[in-house]
Amino acid sequence: MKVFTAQQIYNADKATIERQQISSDELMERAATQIFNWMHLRMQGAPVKIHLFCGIGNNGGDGLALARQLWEHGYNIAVYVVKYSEKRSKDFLTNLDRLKDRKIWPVYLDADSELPSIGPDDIIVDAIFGIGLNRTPDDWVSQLIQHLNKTKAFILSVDIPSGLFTDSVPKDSASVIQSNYVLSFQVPKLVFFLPQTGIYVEQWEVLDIGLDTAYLMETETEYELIAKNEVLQFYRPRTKYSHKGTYGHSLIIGGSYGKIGAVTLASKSALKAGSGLVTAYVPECGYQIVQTSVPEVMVLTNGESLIEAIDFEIEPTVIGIGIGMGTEDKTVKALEKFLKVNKMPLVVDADALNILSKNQNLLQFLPKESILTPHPKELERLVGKWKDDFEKLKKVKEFSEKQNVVMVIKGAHTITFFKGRGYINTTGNPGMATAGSGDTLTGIITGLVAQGYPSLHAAILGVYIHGKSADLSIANKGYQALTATDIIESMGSAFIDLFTSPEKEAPVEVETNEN
Ligand SMILES: NC(=O)C1=CN([C@@H]2O[C@H](COP(=O)(O)OP(=O)(O)OC[C@H]3O[C@@H](n4cnc5c(N)ncnc54)[C@H](OP(=O)(O)O)[C@@H]3O)[C@@H](O)[C@H]2O)[C@@H](O)CC1
Ligand SMILES: [K+]
Repeated sequence: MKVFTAQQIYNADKATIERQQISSDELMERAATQIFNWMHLRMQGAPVKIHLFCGIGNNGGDGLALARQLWEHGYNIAVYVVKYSEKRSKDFLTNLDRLKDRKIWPVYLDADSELPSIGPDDIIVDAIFGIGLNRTPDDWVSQLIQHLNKTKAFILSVDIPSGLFTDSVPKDSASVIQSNYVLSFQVPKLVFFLPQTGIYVEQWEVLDIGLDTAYLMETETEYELIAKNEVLQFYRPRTKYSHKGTYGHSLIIGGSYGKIGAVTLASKSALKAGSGLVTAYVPECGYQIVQTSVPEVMVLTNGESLIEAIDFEIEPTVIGIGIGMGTEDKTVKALEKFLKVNKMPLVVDADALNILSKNQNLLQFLPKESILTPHPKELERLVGKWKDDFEKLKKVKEFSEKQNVVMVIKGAHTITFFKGRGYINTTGNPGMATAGSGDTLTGIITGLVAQGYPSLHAAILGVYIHGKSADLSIANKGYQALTATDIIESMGSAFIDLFTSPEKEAPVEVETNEN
């Protein structure tokens, strides 16, 4: 699913009005009707008090049109107009008149108004600001927002939590609605998925308001949301007359004394992702460990307790490198020498990333379209500090384009970057913030490249399967007890799930963790 910018949404709005020959008021009515249907289906006429807080623009207009529909169906409503500006949008005014025609009199709120009282079991509809927010709300509006956040009432936001910008991080976190549920028109917004802004969105769902399909299909977006339908488009089925050679040979290089487990996890993951053959390249202290714990994996060794040289005679299809490898001088030199001669595609993680960060002259030796999988600290070492999530995205994008590599930015919503586009993952959960989770991902991606997936597809599918495996595991493990081994064990179910259960239209829960 594409993620549009606010400007693109306004353009879609315009294209829809022109091509479908409808008025903007009709489009607003469609939007309000979708929200009404959503609420009515769940509430079935329940006499719960619904407080609708409406701004003076089109987001507020949506709120007023919704209020009218709720009223017409006998719901118990209270309407407030938050007068944060002297301007009024045309469609807001039309809908205000329609309320007055029905003798529904909103309460007008300004800087001098008392804060309305709201019961713990009431519902708040948040239609104060939409995607038109372009500056921090005034103090009194911010106080109103804080007041609403403090109530125990369920907050349903129209389109986007009020106070949340579409393209920047809020300067004042107190002036953003902490939404329980966001009903977003047609497309989700990028800010739902970033650590600093996703925290305002507990759950979200997209409502189809029939925006012009041609515009939506033709318009290129910088970001795309990755769910089952997206990964199925490039999934490569196995063929009957294939053999293990068809599915490539993954070489996993890493490990040091006390950190052989990382290689074990990655090797096993590569195997479970479908790699035909897997070889682990570890220091001698890891020989028996890997051989015993994953009998399917072959082992090559170098050095006693750490890797001192990277030199082998096999011909792998792809190399996953860096996990548990350490950053001792001898290993740094080994990596440097190896990078200067290597031509194989690489999946670079952990200590290999740390070594690259300290020796940025080595970046030039990364084969093009290599995949880098940094966690936030490793990323910071690689691209430098950022002031907020948006600057982080910009830096990653520039880095990925300059080095011609695929960047996998791990987080609650892992984002994969390549050639100027970001692919936002939707699987995974906070249980994944556990030791070895990253090693597992490196193994999965390596195993997919081995099978012939292009780098970008291997990264996107790998991240999806990694998260899906964890999602399937938590049913009987819970968040706390989930381990990397559980993730690996559920990989089979995650692949099967691609084909057994159709993609749900259900809401996607947005969680925040950095693993
Ligand atoms: N295509 C779609 O998806 C459809 C979208 N629809 C709905 O329209 C919504 C967007 O509506 P919108 O453009 O009228 O903007 P909205 O957010 O209501 O703000 C109103 C105005 O407030 C102002 N302003 C900004 N910040 C401010 C501040 N801090 N303090 C004070 N004032 C501030 C600013 O005006 P300014 O003062 O800058 O001139 C702004 O224009 C969208 O979210 C969705 O709900 C549907 O109706 C149908 C189809
Ligand atoms: K809103």
